Amino acid sequence: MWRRVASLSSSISSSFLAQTASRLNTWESLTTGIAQQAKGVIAPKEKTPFITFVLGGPGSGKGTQCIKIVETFGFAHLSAGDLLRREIASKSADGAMILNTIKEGKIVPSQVTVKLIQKEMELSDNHKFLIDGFPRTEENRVSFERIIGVEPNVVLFFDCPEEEMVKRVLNRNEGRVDDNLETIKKRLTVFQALSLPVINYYSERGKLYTIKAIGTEDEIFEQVRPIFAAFEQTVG
Ligand SMILES: Nc1ncnc2c1ncn2[C@@H]1O[C@H](COP(=O)(O)OP(=O)(O)O)[C@@H](O)[C@H]1O
Ligand SMILES: Nc1ccn([C@H]2C[C@H](O)[C@@H](COP(=O)(O)OP(=O)(O)O)O2)c(=O)n1
Ligand SMILES: [Mg+2]
Repeated sequence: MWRRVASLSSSISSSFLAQTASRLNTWESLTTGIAQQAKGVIAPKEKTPFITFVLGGPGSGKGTQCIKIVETFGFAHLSAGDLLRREIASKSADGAMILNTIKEGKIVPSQVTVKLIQKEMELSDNHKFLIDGFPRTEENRVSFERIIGVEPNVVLFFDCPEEEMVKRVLNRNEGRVDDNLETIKKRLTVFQALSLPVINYYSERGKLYTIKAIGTEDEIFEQVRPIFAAFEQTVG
């Protein structure tokens, strides 16, 4: 039985009106894009967003499988980690805090991450989203629902033994500050304590699809393919 932790009290303090406006803005741009269409910024969106959260420990293969899902089913791949690393590279106001947080194997404050995801969703001309590596905490989950105003349609969980995750991360060779033995150990502790309860939450709501993330990339994708094939007719 997965250990539960007291759900993180949300550190988000923003007025109800501001949040409602944020959600209406996101929903409007996700579904109709009337304002943007008027400005000629993006094409109108007639389709209801289809949101998949892609979860699993560090090195479980989330990013690798997202590439295959994009190639096969035409989703937009939003990697929370990549968005955060882009903030670091841009030397934005939050960049230094994000870098230190990632180096420590900890989780960045949800308001920061959710706003980055929200902006990407609003700018995308796709209605099908893979949100990779998110939510990693109860606070992430609650903040997404509060700010974006929708719940996921599907939650994937790539279930991988810890020793395999460590081996893969140490061989990843992407020059990441968090791909070292000391940090991966901290990240695995965070995953157990804070991320598994979120996975459990979606399991209890019947939205979770658990994939055994051992074997070749193609073997693993053959577990993923039927999940999205089943939705293709309705999602488009
Ligand atoms: N099935 C697999 N078998 C072996 N190595 C894998 C497999 N899937 C991914 N990898 C490799 O493991 C590392 C971590 O994969 P990645 O997709 O980045 O995982 P995550 O996004 O969950 O951290 C990468 O170097 C990737 O090429
Ligand atoms: N929802 C998220 C996602 C990632 N982060 C931070 C903390 C994570 O260890 C790093 C890297 O995330 P990323 O998903 O790229 O990591 P892996 O691909 O699982 O190795 O970013 C976060 O704070 N909140
Ligand atoms: Mg990844």
